[in-house]
Amino acid sequence: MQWLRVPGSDDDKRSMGVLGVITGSERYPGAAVLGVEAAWRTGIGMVRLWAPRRVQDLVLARRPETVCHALDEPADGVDAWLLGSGQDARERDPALRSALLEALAAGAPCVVDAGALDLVPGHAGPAVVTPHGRELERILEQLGAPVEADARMRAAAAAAALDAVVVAKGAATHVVEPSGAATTVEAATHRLATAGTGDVLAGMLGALVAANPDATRESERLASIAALGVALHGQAAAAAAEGDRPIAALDVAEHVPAVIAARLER
Ligand SMILES: NC(=O)C1=CN([C@@H]2O[C@H](COP(=O)(O)OP(=O)(O)OC[C@H]3O[C@@H](n4cnc5c(N)ncnc54)[C@H](OP(=O)(O)O)[C@@H]3O)[C@@H](O)[C@H]2O)[C@@H](O)CC1
Ligand SMILES: Nc1ncnc2c1ncn2[C@@H]1O[C@H](COP(=O)(O)OP(=O)(O)O)[C@@H](O)[C@H]1O
Repeated sequence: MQWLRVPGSDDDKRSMGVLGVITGSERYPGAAVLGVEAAWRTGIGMVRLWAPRRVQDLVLARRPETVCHALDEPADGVDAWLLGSGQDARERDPALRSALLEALAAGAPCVVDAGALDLVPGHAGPAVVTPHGRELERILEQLGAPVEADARMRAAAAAAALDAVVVAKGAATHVVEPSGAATTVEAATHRLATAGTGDVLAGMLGALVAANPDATRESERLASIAALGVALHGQAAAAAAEGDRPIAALDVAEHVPAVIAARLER
């Protein structure tokens, strides 16, 4: 299955992809836990987290295999970045701002969510941005672009202006390239409408991008990776919610490995 890497005898933790993560904050530490958990569950060689101490501690309690750094430690040695989940741009301190800007300017592919969306215009490498409806409106307002009535057209306007793949989230998620080419993924269950599932999606996308960094240089392939991540996320949620049971965001992450295994068997 394209984009789902399976390690072979020549692989090691670095060749399988290293994801750098700058997510979470004192206010929203859980978003970092959700994204890191989802990244590991999607199949990745290594996850490295740059975050305040409290965020590190909570992530390590859930996933001790994560390599943690203080926000002011040098940010390098990664294949891709996951930025912004669990952060609020209005409360961002200078250490966080400079870590995010450094990651965006480094040229590695970036998945940008929530509290880092306002910094996307500074990106140097390939970028996937993951706004929900209100965040997409805010991006267009910040860019001075008209806010179209149709969600897919809004996503296309943002993708063109930002030169990024836009994943416009909702019950139907539109994955749109800067050219305007779009794929729509209908969620496999509406049980996804619960807090933190977007943080899980961002972690999954980060892992898929870090495992396939060369492919991200072409928008069409980057969008294909993003659309796969959205589909897997929906399928994992449907598996977690089997029988229409209520789910929480971590349940989605926990069902990702089985969904990937089923895809690989096809
Ligand atoms: N456990 C954790 O750590 C969690 C951490 N999280 C982190 O919290 C941070 C803020 O997240 P957030 O954007 O959801 O902010 P929140 O203040 O609720 O709304 C701000 C504005 O947006 C709107 N709005 C919201 N959702 C919308 C939608 N789908 N579609 C359309 N509009 C929507 C809403 O409008 P309203 O619906 O209230 O009119 C309001 O005006 C972010 O960093 C995230 O990663 C969360 O992931 C939860 C779990
Ligand atoms: N009614 C719905 N049906 C299906 N999926 C939904 C629905 N509402 C939201 N989602 C999905 O749930 C996730 C919510 O992400 P987001 O709005 O960023 O929430 P959070 O910030 O709490 O993680 C997205 O993947 C979105 O596509």
